[in-house]
Amino acid sequence: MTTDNAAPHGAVLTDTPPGGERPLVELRGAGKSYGTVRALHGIDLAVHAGRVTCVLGDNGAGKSTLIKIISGLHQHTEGEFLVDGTPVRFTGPREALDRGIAAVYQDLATVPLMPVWRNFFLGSELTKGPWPFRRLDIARMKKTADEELRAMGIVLDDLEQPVGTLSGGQRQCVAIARAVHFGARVLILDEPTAALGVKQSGVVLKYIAAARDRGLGVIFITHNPHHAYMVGDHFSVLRLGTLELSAARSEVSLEELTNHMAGGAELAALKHELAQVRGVDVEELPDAPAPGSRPAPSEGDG
Ligand SMILES: Nc1ncnc2c1ncn2[C@@H]1O[C@H](COP(=O)(O)OP(=O)(O)OP(=O)(O)O)[C@@H](O)[C@H]1O
Repeated sequence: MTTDNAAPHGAVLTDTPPGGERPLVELRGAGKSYGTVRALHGIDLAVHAGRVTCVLGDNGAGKSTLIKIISGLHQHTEGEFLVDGTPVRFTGPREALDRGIAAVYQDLATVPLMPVWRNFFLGSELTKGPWPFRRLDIARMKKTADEELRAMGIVLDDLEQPVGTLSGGQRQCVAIARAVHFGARVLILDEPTAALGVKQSGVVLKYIAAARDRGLGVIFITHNPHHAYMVGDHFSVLRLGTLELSAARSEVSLEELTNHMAGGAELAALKHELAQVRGVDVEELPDAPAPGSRPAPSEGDG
């Protein structure tokens, strides 16, 4: 693999998709409750081909719930979820995959002792020969894996090496190339840089940009505003299950994005603490008064 750590964002970005094109995936006022727990509420999100939509948020903000809805693991309980402009309600990840929506999770489903090429085709092996003599088409799998990885700019020295010997960043890149090969149009990346050092994160960000440049709509889930800003076209910050910020790149600076994240984390932690002390649900707490606003008059005020 190249360890070239060049800036991942080579292309000049524009904020509005060309020709007002229809989003691949869209949420309109979508939400999800688990019993009485309202994990997500009133979310608007649009994912366009050839663009990276970053979803940021602290622990418990609702990021996992959001990607579970889009990847077909859970169903939304409010609002609308549309794919190619049509409302959908997936009953499982297979249905999402059939519509070209693929999720790459942090704990990648790979077999560490198997070679890279074998992992690339895991569960979708190529075979050859007539039944009952059908057997694995090893040569074609190796060649295809090599071509797909190269097309994404990923150069590994040896596809025979066990996937367990690759770095975390390299494994993420192989998973991205695999999803692209198997027809993903929308790629959901769940905190792909969370466990990585600076250099490996740079490599993964570079391949996120490569997936975008191949025309995929990428949903990049992250805690890290710096990583988001390196590749993002749009930023959605979640806080306690609601959309705290939704802004195109031209509308928000890295500093503002970082402040949103930092402020959000602090406020969320305080609210959780307060809710615990009072023994109430976080949503039952009143919003904090705006800075400089007058306190509400108490009884007896004259
Ligand atoms: N299966 C579930 N049953 C009940 N509550 C849930 C369930 N899954 C999530 N929640 C609640 O929904 C809220 C949002 O959780 P979610 O996991 O989506 O957040 P997150 O942003 O992904 O957090 P993290 O970064 O910690 O994974 C939390 O309050 C969580 O406790």
